[in-house]
Amino acid sequence: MSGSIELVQTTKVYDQNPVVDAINVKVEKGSYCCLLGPSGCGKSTTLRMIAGHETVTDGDILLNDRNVTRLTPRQRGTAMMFQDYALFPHMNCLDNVSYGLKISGVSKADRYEQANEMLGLVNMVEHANKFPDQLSGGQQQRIALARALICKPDVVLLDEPLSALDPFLRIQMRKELKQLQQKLGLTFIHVTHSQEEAFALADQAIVMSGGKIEQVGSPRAIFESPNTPFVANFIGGHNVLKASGSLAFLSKGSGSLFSVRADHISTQPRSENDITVKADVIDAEFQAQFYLVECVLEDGQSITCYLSEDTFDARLISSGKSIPLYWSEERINTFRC
Ligand SMILES: Nc1ncnc2c1ncn2[C@@H]1O[C@H](COP(=O)(O)OP(=O)(O)OP(=O)(O)O)[C@@H](O)[C@H]1O
Repeated sequence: MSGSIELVQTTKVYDQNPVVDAINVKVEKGSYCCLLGPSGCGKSTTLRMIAGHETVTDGDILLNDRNVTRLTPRQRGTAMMFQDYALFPHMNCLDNVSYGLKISGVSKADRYEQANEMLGLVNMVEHANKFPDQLSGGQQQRIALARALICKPDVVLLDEPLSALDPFLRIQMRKELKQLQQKLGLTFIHVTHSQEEAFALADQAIVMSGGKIEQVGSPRAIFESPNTPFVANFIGGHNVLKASGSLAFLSKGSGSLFSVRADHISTQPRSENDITVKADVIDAEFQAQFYLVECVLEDGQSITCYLSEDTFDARLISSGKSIPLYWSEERINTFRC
């Protein structure tokens, strides 16, 4: 396995505006890494700098401990798969996939042999002679992936690869991406604004905001312990609360914030030491496996909890109703930054 990536103080400035601001992070070889964050946070710029499609204003990019900052995309050992797949419309699948070898001067027989092998890898052999407009979105994505893999990169860079697919296909294709990455043992760096997608795929997730890294870790570690109020809000399923009003006793200084997961809040105490607050129900949404219940605390703060169908029915939850909410103090997440 190869393909470790290290960003060292990596910076991109556009019009005096640092859109990627001196970030430092290491991606282990053979891992599936997701760059996650809201629109405009700098994730695509970061990916493009790794690919060599964007110059680096300051700092370095190391690939397998080799400084590649000033190398061209083809010299780096990375391959990029674009959001719209960027397939050549006038070429059939075989020619699309073998294109990278053609421009490297590989003979027709050799490049077709390797392209057929790649088509086999993505289960597209029988579509070799079709043109992109004869393929479904998922099939186009497989061809784009085969085309990215043909030059045997160490690192595969994917910019929102699933965003053009419908929700059902998106889930199927993300499984295929993960299986392929595991089978090949390559490093994948996948840009997404979807927390669900990143959590389903990533060994390592990097959460970005405003050109900076907010948190790096496994999806589970990030979900269990978000570093900042931004991360807690962005990944969802967390309440960011101020230690004020009936929660003032939890304050660790002025403006003290903490988070508690919506699925860790219940309407029944689990122990006599549980924190308890009075809440008024504002709204409830049926979410199939649970009800998402939005409430407001006495001091006006919003709080959301996930209640089971049974609890929802037993408590006769409805808008305007006052209910007690409980959670264990151990469930409180204190922000590190
Ligand atoms: N070529 C450019 N010139 C000037 N500003 C740019 C350029 N490319 C990107 N930006 C700005 O840099 C910031 C980061 O853009 P980037 O595309 O990296 O964000 P992103 O997180 O990938 O967003 P999205 O999910 O919308 O693609 C944005 O504010 C964007 O407007």
